[in-house]
Amino acid sequence: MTMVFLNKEIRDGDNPDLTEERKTATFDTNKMAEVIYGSEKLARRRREISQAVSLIPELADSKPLPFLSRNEKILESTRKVTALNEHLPRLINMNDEDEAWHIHSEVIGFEGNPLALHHSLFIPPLVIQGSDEQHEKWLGRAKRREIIGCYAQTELGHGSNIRKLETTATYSLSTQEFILHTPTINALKWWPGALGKSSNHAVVVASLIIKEQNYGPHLFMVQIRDEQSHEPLPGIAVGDIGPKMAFNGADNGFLGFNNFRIPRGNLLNRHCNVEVDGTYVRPPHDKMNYAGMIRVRSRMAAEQGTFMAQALTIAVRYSAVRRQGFLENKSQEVKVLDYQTQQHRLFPAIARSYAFIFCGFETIQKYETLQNEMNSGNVSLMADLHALTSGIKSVVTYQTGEGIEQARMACGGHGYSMASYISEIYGCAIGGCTYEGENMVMLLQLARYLVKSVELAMRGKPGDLGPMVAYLAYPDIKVDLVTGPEAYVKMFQHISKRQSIKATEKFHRKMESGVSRDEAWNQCAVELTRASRLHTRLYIIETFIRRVDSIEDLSIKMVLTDLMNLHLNYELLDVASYALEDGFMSSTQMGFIKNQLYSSLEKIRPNAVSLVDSFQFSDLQLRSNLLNFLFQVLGRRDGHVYQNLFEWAKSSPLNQTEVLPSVTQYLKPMMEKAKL
Ligand SMILES: CCCCCCCC/C=C\CCCCCCCCCCCCCC(=O)SCCNC(=O)CCNC(=O)[C@H](O)C(C)(C)COP(=O)(O)OP(=O)(O)OC[C@H]1O[C@@H](n2cnc3c(N)ncnc32)[C@H](O)[C@@H]1OP(=O)(O)O
Ligand SMILES: Cc1cc2nc3c(=O)[nH]c(=O)nc-3n(C[C@H](O)[C@H](O)[C@H](O)COP(=O)(O)OP(=O)(O)OC[C@H]3O[C@@H](n4cnc5c(N)ncnc54)[C@H](O)[C@@H]3O)c2cc1C
Repeated sequence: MTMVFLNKEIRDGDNPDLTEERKTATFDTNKMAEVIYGSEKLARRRREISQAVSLIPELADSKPLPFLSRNEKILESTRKVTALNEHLPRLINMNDEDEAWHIHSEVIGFEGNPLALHHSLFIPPLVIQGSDEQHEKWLGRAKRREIIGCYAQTELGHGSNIRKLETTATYSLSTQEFILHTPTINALKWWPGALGKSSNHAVVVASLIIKEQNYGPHLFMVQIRDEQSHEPLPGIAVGDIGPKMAFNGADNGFLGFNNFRIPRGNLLNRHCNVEVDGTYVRPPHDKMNYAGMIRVRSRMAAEQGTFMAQALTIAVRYSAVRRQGFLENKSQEVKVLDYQTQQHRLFPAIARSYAFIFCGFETIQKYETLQNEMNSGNVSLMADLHALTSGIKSVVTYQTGEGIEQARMACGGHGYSMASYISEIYGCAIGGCTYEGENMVMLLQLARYLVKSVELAMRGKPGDLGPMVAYLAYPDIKVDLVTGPEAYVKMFQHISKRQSIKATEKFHRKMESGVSRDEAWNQCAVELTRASRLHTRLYIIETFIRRVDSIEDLSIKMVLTDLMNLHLNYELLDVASYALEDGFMSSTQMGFIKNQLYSSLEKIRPNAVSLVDSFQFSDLQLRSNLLNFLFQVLGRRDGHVYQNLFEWAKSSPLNQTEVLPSVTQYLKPMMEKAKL
């Protein structure tokens, strides 16, 4: 029987400890889901899609994934994604990217699949950089999945510094073709997802050479495998790069060209071109060819916030059913979620998940505005969004890694088991610190922007500062934190501004002392990355406040205000030394922040389970129902952890036989020998 209490689903048969948690919530989880996912429609569609998927057996895992070999994982992810392909048009609106992401996450999980990059990195650059004619030629085929593609930019020797990519595309005037070539081993493309064994096309990034002049990285559509036999085309060497920390259901690959020819029309030429006679037509922005990377980075805050939310759903539910130790009542052990240390481990991370998702929606919208502007030839927004997304991708990936690792440790020993599945989520999320621009490199990109902005402010031109950095010119007026969120923002602005100015001044002093610009930059790099992190954290705080301000439902607004206050106090405490250093914050204020933080933990405690329930991850999505061969045991919605952990252990392939060959071949002879 199911009883609906404030629209929170209370089910008979669930672990009573979890049921009790769901009853204490002060808000409606369906309403919260609408806030998280931005609309009633999307939140509802997600539930409908999850429900529909759960009724199609072939979309479920056929075996517990952690027990599979790499080949089996790739076979399984490919089976599921192709089975899904058959059902997609019936289950989702094919033009709705959010629905598509949701259903793929339900069916595929975290381990990657041969079509993930097709949709996130092959089709988008084709859309952004391809002309109408090129869309006509490839886009429909790609969308129908007649061809499978990937994005091949990184090389064995270069990833961060794309200006130094060694793969060349030399224009041949006589044949009007580009000749793709890999001059050295270092120039092999290395890492692209789905390249190794699955793709038959790639968007390849290569240095464009015309009449011996290098025009830098450009994007080319390249067919790499025969469409019938799937064999590599002559002149192409391609394969898998081996097992990785995660994403082992995907085939990240290498790719080399031996003077491989493609037609002139394969340069993606919406914004730039090479004419028949070799004349180069410049794009409207120098870095136009990097626009696809801004797109991916703009989506990372929401994506990473979701990864962290998944790990936290597991850890918080488990913490509500795990009883160990005593507080006042010595007749019953307490839920570990009642320990302040456990709350301090998990609740700030819940707040960050919400913050990242809210911030993510804003950056996705900003990217959409940029894309529309770019289509009409206006590239003026590119620099700002490049700087912003460079910082956001770096901060959220790092903090998501921290949050997921805390979630794992919060589950004690069982967190270390693959039965928690948290290590797989961690491996998947933490890749984000590296892919789409290594974090330090991207923080230094934002730092360039901050230094230029500080220089403008110093030159007395605050009017030239964009809205994102206007605070760099604000006067320092002390604030009273008791007055609320705005005061926290002002305190953070002071901290961020001061660090940006300090780093810029240090950089200037180095140069004045005769050190070259590049060397001076390097000698200030740690301080510069600190400035970038602070600026980004301030931005995330501001988006959180904006989102909470916009909410009308009172019960939702109240609990989100608690979460936001926790976030404000946690973030400020974390960077307080910057403000204590110059006396902008007093030790009394520091004490106030700590007390506010502890009181926020107490306020959130009764809503903790419902705050993670509100993400509405299905058991399928979290891989947490052993009956369907799913296996993540700790975060099951029904909370029945222990009996399912035992089932999990019993299902281990090692337990399918009592005596293993390792014993008969090695241990037994050793023991026998010892007896002699
Ligand atoms: C039916 C639909 C189905 C949908 C199916 C969905 C499937 C979903 C399935 C499952 C869900 C599971 C979820 C799984 C999610 C995880 C997926 C994993 C995906 C992994 C993808 C990874 C992809 C990659 O990594 S691709 C490679 C990325 N590489 C990089 O990012 C390289 C980083 N380097 C650079 O970007 C550049 O080198 C640089 C920016 C660091 C430097 O470039 P440069 O040298 O050319 O420039 P300068 O430093 O000299 O700067 C000069 C100047 O330019 C400005 N600049 C630089 N970049 C930009 C820019 N992009 N835009 C604007 N301006 C830019 C810079 O600021 C400088 O300006 P100044 O004014 O200061 O001069
Ligand atoms: C899971 C995963 C999926 C990927 N998928 C794809 C894909 O689909 N397509 C694709 O093309 N690529 C892909 N990549 C590659 C990825 O984009 C690169 O690995 C990434 O851009 C980092 O570049 P790198 O490996 O050259 O690191 P490096 O630049 O060699 O970094 C090594 C160290 O050097 C430091 N460093 C480098 N330059 C600087 C600098 N200027 N200043 C200060 N420090 C510096 C870095 O901070 C880092 O600590 C993927 C990578 C991963 C992990």
